[in-house]
Amino acid sequence: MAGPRPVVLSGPSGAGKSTLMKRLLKDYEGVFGFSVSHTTRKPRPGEEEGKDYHYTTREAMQEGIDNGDFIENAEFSGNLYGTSKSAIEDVRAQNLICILDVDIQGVRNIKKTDLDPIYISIQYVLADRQTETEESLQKRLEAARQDMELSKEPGVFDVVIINDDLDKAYEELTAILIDEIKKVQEVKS
Ligand SMILES: Nc1ncnc2c1ncn2[C@@H]1O[C@H](COP(=O)(O)OP(=O)(O)OP(=O)(O)O)[C@@H](O)[C@H]1O
Ligand SMILES: Nc1nc2c(ncn2[C@@H]2O[C@H](COP(=O)(O)O)[C@@H](O)[C@H]2O)c(=O)[nH]1
Repeated sequence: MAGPRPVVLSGPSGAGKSTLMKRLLKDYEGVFGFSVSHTTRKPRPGEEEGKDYHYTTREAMQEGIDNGDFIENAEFSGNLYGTSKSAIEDVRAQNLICILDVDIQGVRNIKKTDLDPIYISIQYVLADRQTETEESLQKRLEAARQDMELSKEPGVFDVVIINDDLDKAYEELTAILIDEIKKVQEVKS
């Protein structure tokens, strides 16, 4: 595919992926664009349809998956999540670096496509997100344990960033992406 290389951010739930990504989108306006995923989970307070996710039903999403509308999809913590082809095309049509926020299953499935992104794992330090139920939190903790193990496997990620200090993690992230950022800025200047 033509254009700047996309970026896949992965890592356990609550590791800080959205926080780091929102900072990138704000600091480098006109450089990055977010691939808005579909999900069957309910919106959290403050989340917006079309900005954070496309919120949908399991039936509608399954139909889209069956139609081949998604480049990857996964079941996570009792809900479906997926990246539609159009979510990526929308960003790439603007010649922006497409950022995808996906779980480890998404990473594995994207590796089977021709997307060729930079794979970055964000690892943490679990923050207590007040919006999760006890059951959801337990499922997310189990997924996090598996994610941490898989992120250590050689060749899965290009880089693993430990987000124990937000500013330091953000500096590491921008340092990894600076060549791609410059390419987009040069084309636009
Ligand atoms: N380095 C850090 N130190 C302390 N708190 C942090 C740090 N990074 C992020 N946080 C906080 O941790 C919480 C979870 O972060 P965030 O929503 O970015 O995680 P996430 O990886 O995107 O989670 P999910 O994949 O479930 O959407 C937020 O409240 C955020 O403000
Ligand atoms: N495989 C995919 N995983 C996705 C996608 N969008 C988000 N995610 C991952 O789901 C969990 C939970 O997210 P949350 O917003 O409910 O906390 C997290 O690991 C995300 O990275 C997707 O399109 N495909």
